[in-house]
Amino acid sequence: MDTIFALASAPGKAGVAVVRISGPAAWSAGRALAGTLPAPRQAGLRRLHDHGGGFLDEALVLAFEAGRSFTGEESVELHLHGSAAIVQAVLKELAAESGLRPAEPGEFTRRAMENGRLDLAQVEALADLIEAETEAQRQQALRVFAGALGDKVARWRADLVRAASLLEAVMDFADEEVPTDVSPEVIELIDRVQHALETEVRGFESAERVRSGFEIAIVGAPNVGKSTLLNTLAGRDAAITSEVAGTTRDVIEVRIDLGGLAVTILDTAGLRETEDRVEALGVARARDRAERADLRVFLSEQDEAPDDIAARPGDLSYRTKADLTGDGKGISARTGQGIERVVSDIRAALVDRAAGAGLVTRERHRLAMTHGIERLRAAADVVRQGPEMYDIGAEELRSAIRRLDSVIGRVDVDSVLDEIFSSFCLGK
Ligand SMILES: Nc1nc2c(c(=O)[nH]1)N(C=O)[C@@H](CNc1ccc(C(=O)N[C@@H](CCC(=O)O)C(=O)O)cc1)CN2
Ligand SMILES: Nc1nc2c(ncn2[C@@H]2O[C@H](COP(=O)(O)OP(=O)(O)OP(=O)(O)O)[C@@H](O)[C@H]2O)c(=O)[nH]1
Ligand SMILES: [Mg+2]
Repeated sequence: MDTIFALASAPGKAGVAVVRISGPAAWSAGRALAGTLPAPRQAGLRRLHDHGGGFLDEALVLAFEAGRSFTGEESVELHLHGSAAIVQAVLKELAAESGLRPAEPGEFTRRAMENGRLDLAQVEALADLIEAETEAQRQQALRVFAGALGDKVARWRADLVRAASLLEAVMDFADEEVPTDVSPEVIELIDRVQHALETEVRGFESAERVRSGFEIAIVGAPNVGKSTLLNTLAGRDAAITSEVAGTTRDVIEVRIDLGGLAVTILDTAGLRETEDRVEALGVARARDRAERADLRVFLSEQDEAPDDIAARPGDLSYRTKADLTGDGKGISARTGQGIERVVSDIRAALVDRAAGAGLVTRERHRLAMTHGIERLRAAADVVRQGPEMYDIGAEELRSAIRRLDSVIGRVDVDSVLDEIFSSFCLGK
């Protein structure tokens, strides 16, 4: 087994930079730089030197024993002064140690999983946790990271294993008198797991929205102030605004943290019939994106023709330029009137949808569970047909179990592993 090392903190200037070393040669590499290592899991201040005796940095050093570390391997952490030059010099020294090589992205986490410290769903959640930018994303990722999905899978699995073994017990008695009718209990176990899976799958849309962000389209006639509202919400000049109707042509996307939810606001071209070919393309694009968005915010000034984009339940609409019209209920990007209400209305509309989120945060999980549900339906169907079909029922149950196992990586999932780990940052 190679010993791997990498910068674990973000590259660039920082107060402190952490270099991680993991594998059988970690301690010897640590000693080569620090002279001696502190007692396991206790920080010790050390002067680091290169092979020629040159002074590299004064660092805090941590050593972890094999079996009691993040990766499960013997490891060392060097907490350096966060300068690019120090990090570079230390990494160069480590590369010269025999048995050491730079880690691939996600390789520390991969080793943690291979050593049974994390299941696959936790690995994905760790990736989400590192990506998390909003409070809702943090909480969602943390639930799965803490093992909540793995725990549920274990409970469903236990129910299904029991159902399958009841069927098998009957099959073993095939030539004798069957002791009791197991089918009511088997069906009940299957139903229970099936309903639980269906509930989880239903929460996927919400969880996926929390994870990748909700899309909100600002729509309305030209010149009503769509781009101005976008800029106000974004807190910067993301879109060009002008008194010329038809200023915005493309869809402009700005990602913001809206009260703890990740949101992409779309500013779109003003909707109107137009001879201008380029503007017409923009209007078509605006319609398309507005239809597909999670929420539409309709803006209007006074008496423009109504929008031809259908509003859906929960969509919002406001009168703009209230500073000109004196409309107490309208909004004004110029004076700020009503802008806080827009933010809280959007947030309220989305919080409802985010509330449905469960633990199924990835398409991979959804697919595995959907397939699992299909197998459970099939199993229940054949079990109802009588004991001569129990062997097929048990086989269906085993295949449902395999689907669930794939969520936490208990069965062979090599093909997805490379994809999952390559999306990690270096040092994780
Ligand atoms: N400096 C530092 N901070 C860090 C990490 C790290 O690796 N290094 N982490 C990494 O991402 C996270 C913490 N995660 C960790 C998880 C397990 C163990 C660990 O040593 N586990 C042993 C001992 C447990 C114990 O004594 O309670 C074990 O599970 O056997 C360490 C860090 C966040 N902060
Ligand atoms: N008085 C006042 N003027 C505003 C307000 N919001 C926007 N405007 C002005 O209205 C004009 C049009 O604003 P934009 O934000 O470019 O309008 P738009 O809806 O994006 O227009 P298109 O991109 O052409 O569809 C600009 O001159 C803005 O300065 C407001 O709240 N009050
Ligand atoms: Mg505009």
